[in-house]
Amino acid sequence: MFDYPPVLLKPAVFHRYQKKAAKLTQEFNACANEVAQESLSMMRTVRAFGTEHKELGRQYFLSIICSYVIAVLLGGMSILTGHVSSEQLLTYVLYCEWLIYATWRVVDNLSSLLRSIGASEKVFQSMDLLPSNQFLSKGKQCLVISWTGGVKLQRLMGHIQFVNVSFHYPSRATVPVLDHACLTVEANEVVAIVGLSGSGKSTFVNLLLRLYEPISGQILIDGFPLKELDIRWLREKIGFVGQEPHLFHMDIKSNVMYGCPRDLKQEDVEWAAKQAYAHEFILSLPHGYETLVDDDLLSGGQKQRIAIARAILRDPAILILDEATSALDSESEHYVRGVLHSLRNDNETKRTIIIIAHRLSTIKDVDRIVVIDGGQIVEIGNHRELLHKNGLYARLVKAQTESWD
Ligand SMILES: Nc1ncnc2c1ncn2[C@@H]1O[C@H](COP(=O)(O)OP(=O)(O)OP(=O)(O)O)[C@@H](O)[C@H]1O
Repeated sequence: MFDYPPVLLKPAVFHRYQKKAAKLTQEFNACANEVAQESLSMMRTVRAFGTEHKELGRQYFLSIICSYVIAVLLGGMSILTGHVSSEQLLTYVLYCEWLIYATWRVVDNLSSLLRSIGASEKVFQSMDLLPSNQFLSKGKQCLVISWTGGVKLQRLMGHIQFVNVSFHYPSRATVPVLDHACLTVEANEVVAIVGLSGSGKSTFVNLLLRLYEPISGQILIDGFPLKELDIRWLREKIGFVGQEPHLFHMDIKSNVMYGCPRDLKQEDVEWAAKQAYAHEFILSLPHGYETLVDDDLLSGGQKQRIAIARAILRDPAILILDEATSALDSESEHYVRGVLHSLRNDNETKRTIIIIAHRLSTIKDVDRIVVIDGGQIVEIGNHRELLHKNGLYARLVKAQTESWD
């Protein structure tokens, strides 16, 4: 803090202001933190659903409107004070529009150009192949090399492998988060990842969504290195419900349809909402599916169920629920267990599911439970096997059961 300036203020007054300043700084920091968390959650949703382009378009539209409003306000004041004529203001606004549009096109084309340069190596490789080789055959899979150079599989089965994966976050290079982690998840298997807070559970998901690259080791999807797959295509095949699902300021229907690449009808949206046990409460809202989502409209559990409906609607080969049940009340948790159960047992909707849950009661019935401690996998097995082993999982279950009693 500042030193006491003897001439300007009395000590008591100075200390009162000093305290106020400290309090204001604290409040500002808390507010900035909240905004940062919210933006992070939104960015994660946008990246996981591959809708960066659409969001950029919306921001572009917003910035044009803002600049019009500012130009008209300032220009109007200048006309009133006689600094400019109305013709000059009109010309200025038209030039501004032209300039913003031209800048946007340049930036947009530049980013496409940079992406193309990055991908050109693989494009040239694929140009060297004979036409029939561009549909490579590996095992029973048929591959297509997309224009960005990434590989698209004909069908994603949902087999996941982490081979000796080590990782630390770029901002904390000295703190290892995953240490030579090895894990295989079979196609259509339901696997839960559990562990103490900060043990590295969400990091597995971040790496699987390719939000970060491993420092060493490899992640394979259906036997193909993750970094060789077309990431946009892959994210379309992965349904993701994050810790704090982000809902956009638009109606419920658009929120459920968000990022879904195929054409959808109202029946499809309702089907997904029913699967996620969200249909009933949506109908009870003032305008049903057309109700606009704002901050106070929905509880944490209701937001989760809309996010689950959004994920199910994409019919993903891999469904990731990151602590999807942590914000749910017991009743909603019961519904989500029902969703998991039906997705798992219905041959039509079977898929690989990875669930990270703090409430261990939710994941009792999954095929396998992976226990992580300090970035290392310390136990793998089903609920009964792990209880019998009497290790970390058994201790976590015991601690939770005691706290529920
Ligand atoms: N973006 C980030 N930058 C730097 N460090 C991070 C970041 N995200 C997580 N960490 C750190 O990495 C470690 C593992 O975090 P992770 O979120 O994977 O744990 P977790 O088991 O999912 O925790 P929780 O159950 O509390 O969500 C923690 O020490 C955490 O502080």
